[in-house]
Amino acid sequence: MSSLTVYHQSSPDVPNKMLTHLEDIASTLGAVGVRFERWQAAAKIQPGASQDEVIAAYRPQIDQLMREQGYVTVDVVSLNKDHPQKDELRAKFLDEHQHGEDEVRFFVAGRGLFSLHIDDYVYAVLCEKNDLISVPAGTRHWFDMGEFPHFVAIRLFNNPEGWVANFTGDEIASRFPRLED
Ligand SMILES: CSCCC(=O)/C(O)=C/O
Ligand SMILES: [Fe+2]
Ligand code: NI
Repeated sequence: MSSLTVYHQSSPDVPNKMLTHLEDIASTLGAVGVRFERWQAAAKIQPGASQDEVIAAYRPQIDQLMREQGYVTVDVVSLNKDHPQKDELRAKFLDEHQHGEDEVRFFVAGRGLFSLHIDDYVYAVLCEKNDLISVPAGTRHWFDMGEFPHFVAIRLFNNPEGWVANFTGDEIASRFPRLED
């Protein structure tokens, strides 16, 4: 079940609120400029599936997002627990960073935990299959796929160079809960 847990940045052990209803999650995130929607990921895709297979299965949804929002490139992160570089890939996203463009992710299988550091709060968003999240450019955040990753996310970019992360150097992420396996 997708969820949103909100913490004050100084209290990683004591959440201020935890939400599981889509409308509550979407409105709380919407109030801080983050788009969160439930789409239909109807095609059966297994974590570990190839990029070409995922893009072909979700071409209509990808085209809709590209048309509506002007995204120019797309790629896929598709991982399962047997991936030989799973630890390195997990580590790549675990520290707080920002991007110069919106972070748009459509989960078509499995799950992952985005933590967004906005003003004095941390919004921990457990994204699952069917969830579309768009985090505005410049938002401080990190992402945990867990020790045993199991997800497929389609990533859309408005920068032709694709994914560029600027790490903030803040160790805040190490104080907050990680994805529970
Ligand atoms: C959910 S896709 C992999 C994570 C990612 O692309 C990112 O930028 C995390 O912050
Ligand atoms: Fe990111
Ligand atoms: Ni699964």
